[in-house]
Amino acid sequence: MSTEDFALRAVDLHKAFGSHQVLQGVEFSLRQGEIMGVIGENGAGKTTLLRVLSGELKADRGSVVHQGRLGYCPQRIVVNNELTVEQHLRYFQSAYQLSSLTRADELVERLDLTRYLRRKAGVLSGGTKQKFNLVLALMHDPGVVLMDEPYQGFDWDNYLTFWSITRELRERGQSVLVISHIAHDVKRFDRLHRLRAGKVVAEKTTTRRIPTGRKVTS
Ligand SMILES: Nc1ncnc2c1ncn2[C@@H]1O[C@H](COP(=O)(O)OP(=O)(O)OP(=O)(O)O)[C@@H](O)[C@H]1O
Repeated sequence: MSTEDFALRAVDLHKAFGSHQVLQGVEFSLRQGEIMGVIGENGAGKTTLLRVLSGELKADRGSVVHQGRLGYCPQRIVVNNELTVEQHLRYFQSAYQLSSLTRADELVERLDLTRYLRRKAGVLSGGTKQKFNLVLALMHDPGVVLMDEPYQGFDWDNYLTFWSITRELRERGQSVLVISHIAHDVKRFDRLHRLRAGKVVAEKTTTRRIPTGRKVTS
């Protein structure tokens, strides 16, 4: 695979907490414009993997290479409970150095968050907070999006909206990595991998045709 073919590549990632070896040689590539799932049992190390991929946590060994900006949707949203949704958007606009909030506004509308703009983040329900988390991860149009259990707490309509937005990201050439403890709707992923015994292994082969007519297989 040439460097143009992948959006993110993990090479020989190792991470331990004390004597507990969590990642033990994780290797995989996320391709341009694909939706990849990584599943694994509770405690398998999925969140640790995502934290390492995002740069939040330093690996003991190995490297992560990615092209373009990263978007990171952590399992637990990090917000200031005293600031409103709107204030957070302005804060992130400045952090991401965005000239406008056009994409954020679009996502707020799609996820039906407009009525919460003036509410403090601390009073949002779990599902609403999760939707807000998604907006914060996507508002700067990242090339690679890392999501940790992104649809946890979503009702059915929001779950469908989540997948519709994710498919659109793929159409725009953005790459998405979703981690989850269970594989909901495996057909929605282009490829599915499992984190087991500290390594990422292919779980299931799926095939799809991408717009160029090129066939992508695992
Ligand atoms: N900061 C930390 N310090 C010590 N141990 C940790 C730390 N973070 C994670 N661990 C341990 O590493 C292992 C993997 O945890 P991790 O949260 O990555 O698993 P997970 O697959 O995301 O689990 P779940 O599906 O339950 O969310 C667990 O045994 C956990 O207790």
